[in-house]
Amino acid sequence: MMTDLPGIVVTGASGRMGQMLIRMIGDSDKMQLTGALERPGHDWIGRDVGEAMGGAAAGVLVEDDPLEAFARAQAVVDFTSPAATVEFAGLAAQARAVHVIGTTGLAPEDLEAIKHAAHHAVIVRAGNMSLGVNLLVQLTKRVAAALDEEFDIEVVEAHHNRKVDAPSGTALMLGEAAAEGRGVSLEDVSDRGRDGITGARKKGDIGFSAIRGGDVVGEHDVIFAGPGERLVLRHLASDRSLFARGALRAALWGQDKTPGEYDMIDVLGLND
Ligand SMILES: NC(=O)c1ccc[n+]([C@@H]2O[C@H](COP(=O)([O-])OP(=O)(O)OC[C@H]3O[C@@H](n4cnc5c(N)ncnc54)[C@H](O)[C@@H]3O)[C@@H](O)[C@H]2O)c1
Ligand SMILES: O=C(O)C1=N[C@H](C(=O)O)CCC1
Repeated sequence: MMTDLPGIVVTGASGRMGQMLIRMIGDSDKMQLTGALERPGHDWIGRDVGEAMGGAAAGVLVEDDPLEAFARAQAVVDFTSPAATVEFAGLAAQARAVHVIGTTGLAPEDLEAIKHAAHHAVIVRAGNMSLGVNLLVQLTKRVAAALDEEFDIEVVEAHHNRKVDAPSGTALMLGEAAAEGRGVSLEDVSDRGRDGITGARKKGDIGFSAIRGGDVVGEHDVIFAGPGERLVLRHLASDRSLFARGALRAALWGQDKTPGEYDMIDVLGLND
């Protein structure tokens, strides 16, 4: 049954995050599910999304036409793939719906397209929607600003064996924060994928390592390794609901904002 509550479309409805979001919206008294999207050809298309998830009917059929679904909604919550997210950014802007982007692995040209779409609508994008990680971003920036290049910075992350991108979106957020704290550009100091005779570590570099295995939800360490001591800032996620909760909070937060690109630091009011 449709009510006056803000309508949310979930893209990637059958995905790990998609299903988590749909369950959480179903339990909420602040929003309603008005659309569930999957990629063309997916075997959930045309089925009730609640039933496809193995539960009670939700009264929303899974569809593959984004524009029609977005036109009926106040927000689009999107955890899919870079190509899909770029397409959705243009269409959500056309529909003037808030676009919450959790998708990671976005290339520089994808980010440009998203920036362009944000001229016309509110976009909230973050490689990690959890409160803890966004606090860790702030802490990382502060610690990096306080310590000089005698401290080598390494970001180490672990995720489940289905993850397709590396470094994780979170690792890149943490690397960006460390670079900002140091007053350098991450592009100039990023050191990824060491293998073979790499030579000694370059002073000032920010290193990234990725572990993939099992069902790890997401773990991140920022290591500051100095002479005689090592400082480790760590976040451990044990449940995807924390990402979904953050994304839905962002969808509501964005309703009265002016067009532009925002992040979870804005949503959570963590700006210093
Ligand atoms: N920002 C965060 O807090 C956060 C948290 C978890 C995951 N993620 C990111 O979200 C993304 C999805 O993660 P996941 O674990 O749910 O992946 P997943 O593979 O389980 O789900 C992705 C879903 O998107 C669907 N999809 C792909 N193209 C589509 C299209 N054109 N239209 C509609 N649906 C489409 C796929 O069919 C799939 O069901 C990844 O990039 C991941 O890194 C971000
Ligand atoms: O499961 C994933 O994929 C996750 N992706 C985000 C990232 O790339 O950092 C957030 C954690 C989970």
